[in-house]
Amino acid sequence: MPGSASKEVSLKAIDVAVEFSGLRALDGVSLTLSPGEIVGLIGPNGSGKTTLINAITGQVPLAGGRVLLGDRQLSGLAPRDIALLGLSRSFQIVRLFNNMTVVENVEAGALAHGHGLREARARAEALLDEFGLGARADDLGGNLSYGDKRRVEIARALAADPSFLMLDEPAAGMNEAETETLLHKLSALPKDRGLGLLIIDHDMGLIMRLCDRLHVLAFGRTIAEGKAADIRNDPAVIEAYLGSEAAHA
Ligand SMILES: Nc1ncnc2c1ncn2[C@@H]1O[C@H](COP(=O)(O)OP(=O)(O)OP(=O)(O)O)[C@@H](O)[C@H]1O
Repeated sequence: MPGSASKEVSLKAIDVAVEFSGLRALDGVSLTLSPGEIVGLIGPNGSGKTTLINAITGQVPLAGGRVLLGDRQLSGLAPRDIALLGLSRSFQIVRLFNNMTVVENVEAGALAHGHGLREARARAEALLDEFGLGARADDLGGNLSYGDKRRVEIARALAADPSFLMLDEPAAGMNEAETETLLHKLSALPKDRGLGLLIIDHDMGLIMRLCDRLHVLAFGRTIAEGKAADIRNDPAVIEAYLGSEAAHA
């Protein structure tokens, strides 16, 4: 239903646990995302970042805890119903319809949210212009560069007019200039659209410049949260990253 998303309430993951075959991928993680803010979700590989987005958006079941939108319980709802309540996301591995045009891909986001055809097309075209992709509107999704596919995915997520947008490594595979353009685009979203943005990325330069707050995971648990400047010097965070680099050396 268009306009169902309320832009005043917060999204809260409370004490969330997720298990895969008895293995705890998340253990007691609590995170609040409010409209108008950008929160960075960081941590070494395998620390549970994508799993937390999956848990919030209903893609994986919770083994404990709950997710609330205002006072409405999201845990247990199907991903589609959670999306209809105003939560949009992008995926770490881009999921575009390769045989549909770029504008149709973005339109799909608006149609899925209940907008009529004409309104969906208008939204899609406006978003493509906004993301500098207007000239590619009639190209097939599969023919785009990797960076352009990522931007189309963000535009498609925005076509649903979400209250909360969760982006999983949006800058992965982008060059420096593309990342810089994306940074400016993303930093304007919360103010322009009143949405809360949760962003996972391994590009610490991007994360530090973009985010109001950071939430740091390691081995499925929260090890730090707070302002970027404080997190950067947090001994637990430094150790988690150095430890993971040593493990991958
Ligand atoms: N569907 C699944 N089935 C089994 N194990 C899974 C599944 N999804 C994630 N895991 C495991 O859960 C843990 C957390 O994975 P997750 O992908 O959330 O980490 P991440 O922090 O997003 O990592 P990366 O930075 O590498 O993307 C890892 O040990 C991973 O192997």
